[in-house]
Amino acid sequence: QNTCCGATIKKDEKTGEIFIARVIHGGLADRSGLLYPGDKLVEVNGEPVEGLEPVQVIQILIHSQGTILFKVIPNSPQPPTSQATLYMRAMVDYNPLQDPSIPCPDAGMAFSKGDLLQIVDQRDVQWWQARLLPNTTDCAGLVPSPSHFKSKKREFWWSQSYQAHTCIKSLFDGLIAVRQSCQSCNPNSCHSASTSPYEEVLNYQRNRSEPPRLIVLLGPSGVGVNELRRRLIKINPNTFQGPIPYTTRLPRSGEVNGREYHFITKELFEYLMVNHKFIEYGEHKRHLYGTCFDSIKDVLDSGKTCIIDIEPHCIHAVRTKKLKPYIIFVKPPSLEHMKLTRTDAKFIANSYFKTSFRDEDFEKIEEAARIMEAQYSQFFDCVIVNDRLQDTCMDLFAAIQHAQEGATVDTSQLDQLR
Ligand SMILES: Nc1ncnc2c1ncn2[C@@H]1O[C@H](COP(=O)(O)OP(=O)(O)OP(=O)(O)O)[C@@H](O)[C@H]1O
Repeated sequence: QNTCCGATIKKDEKTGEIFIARVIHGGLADRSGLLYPGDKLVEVNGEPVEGLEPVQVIQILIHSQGTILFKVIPNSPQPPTSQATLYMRAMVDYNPLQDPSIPCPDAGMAFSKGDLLQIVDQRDVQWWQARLLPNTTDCAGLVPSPSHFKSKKREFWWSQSYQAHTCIKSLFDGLIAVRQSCQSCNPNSCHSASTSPYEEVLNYQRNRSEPPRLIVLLGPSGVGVNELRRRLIKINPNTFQGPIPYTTRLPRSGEVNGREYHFITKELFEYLMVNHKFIEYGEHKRHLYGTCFDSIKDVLDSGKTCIIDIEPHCIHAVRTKKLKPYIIFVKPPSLEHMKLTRTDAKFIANSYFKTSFRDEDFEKIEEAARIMEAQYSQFFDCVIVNDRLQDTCMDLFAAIQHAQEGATVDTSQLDQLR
């Protein structure tokens, strides 16, 4: 197929006839209202096109000046054009120029993971038409339908040698200890992103009577996620709260059960573990620690905004319809800025000791952030660079307010496309 004036044309190989294959939404042909899929193209500017190749028809068009005259035999009756507009978030990168299966690369639309697409035409089972938000006035482009993606993926899978799953590890041992595992993968929320190229999203405006959305912070170890979470809660304790974690260790003096931690037995902890009650859990100095879904619910039910920080591989566990998480990626500034701003900062190394950052630690943070973004950016609703702490807190506060009050197009998933 080739494009001409916002439509793609194709040749019937048996008869040699040229047909309109599809009309691109918002393109010239669409706006004219005169061309429809299935119309037979007879002449272009007086020249008969039957028997020509589509590229030759395009050549006639390229060399035409002024008004272009098409003679067509309409395909009747016209299929109904009214269909609901869908909004999708891309879970993969796509470049039509690198896709040999696209019928017309010129009409294709490139997109990246995390982009929001307005799907304007799904009549073709293989190729949808979409616009890239927020530019809804732009001409639509062809994008592969989920079923086309799946069939391509199958081909790809057969032709590839096995590759082990890449896993991002916490850079600093201190954190591995308490967050080493996330086996709580909730059966209701286990993601299907690996099989679905898009995820349906809806315009979300929070009703005041609804509980606030869960705010999820994530970033490479050492970037400052804890510091930011702590500051937000300290500055606005009536608005923000963290979930109370569970632990099997004994309370220290001054600690109250249900305030700092829920102190529970190892047996109860293991019972909660096997029943998928934890978002994440792990062991630290031979004690178990974990964050329960129920603790989040308690905070949200009290009307406060619950802020948690998680390891990225636990994203799927919190992406539920109920929690409607707003996921904020905390990104490091440039190496130069990290060195400038972290002169007094300390991080936990080797599980026990707090130590100052060295240049190689900043490099590790930068590298871990790069890997995280490459692997998970499709789930980020917002990216905040943690440069100057004060400014980051303000940016974070503004982002959270925006999330709670309702975004124009909410990028939090509501249900996975299965
Ligand atoms: N923007 C910033 N400017 C200066 N110091 C910062 C900034 N952000 C964080 N810090 C400091 O960096 C250190 C590490 O921060 P923090 O403990 O919050 O990291 P983290 O991302 O939670 O890492 P981990 O998950 O390993 O605990 C702390 O001393 C914190 O005060």
